[in-house]
Amino acid sequence: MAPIRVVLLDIEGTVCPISFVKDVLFPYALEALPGTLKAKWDSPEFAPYRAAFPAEHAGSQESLAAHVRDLMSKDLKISYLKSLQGYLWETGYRNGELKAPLFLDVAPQLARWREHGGVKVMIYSSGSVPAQKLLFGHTNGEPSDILPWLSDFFDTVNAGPKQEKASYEKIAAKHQEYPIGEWLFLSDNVKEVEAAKQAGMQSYIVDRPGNAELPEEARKQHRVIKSFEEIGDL
Ligand SMILES: CSCCC(=O)C(=O)COP(=O)(O)O
Ligand SMILES: [Mg+2]
Repeated sequence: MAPIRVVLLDIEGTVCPISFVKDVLFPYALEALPGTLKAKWDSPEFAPYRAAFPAEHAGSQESLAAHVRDLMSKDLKISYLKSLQGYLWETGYRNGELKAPLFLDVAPQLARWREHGGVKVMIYSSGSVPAQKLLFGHTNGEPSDILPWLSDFFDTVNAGPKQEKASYEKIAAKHQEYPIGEWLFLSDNVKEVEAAKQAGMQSYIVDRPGNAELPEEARKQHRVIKSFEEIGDL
């Protein structure tokens, strides 16, 4: 195996619990939605979020809100929804109501990889890049803001769908100084891990408390870790 020089991280179910997204972030967004639509509907600031929605759902506040509720009830990872969610969470992160509960091994291991191994850490999540930056800028650790530790951010807009091999090729192509075999992608999602491996990255499944049970087949075919500490120094 080639040495690992870039660690590419998924977020939900990998660095923070799925319950933070489902039970904290989603309810916050749904609560903030009607007031935000009322206050910002015609504002230039809100225009790109509204314009990104399909026309049949963007005609009125009620129809956009109903569409958002429907998509979120199904946890659909559609780019225009993820982008709006980031916008809705911004106030909560900035006023201290939202803090991302990273698993305890995450920040110390990121610090070690960066300081001792010179390994680059990057993010690839279905959450929008602005939402990723809010999350890592407002964690419940010390320091709370670990954004300076992260070298780049990818989402379904700038990289593509997470279950497609081409998205991982595109990410690696942006940083050609690191051959694709020297990347390690960590995710809770088996199909994402398989796509990354097809592209030539190394990739492990991360099995965290609260994640869906892994099929036995996935355990046979992929390395499964419970904590970043299992990877150790790189
Ligand atoms: C960073 S935004 C919060 C998480 C989120 O909305 C999401 O869809 C995370 O999906 P992931 O690809 O990180 O599992
Ligand atoms: Mg995930």
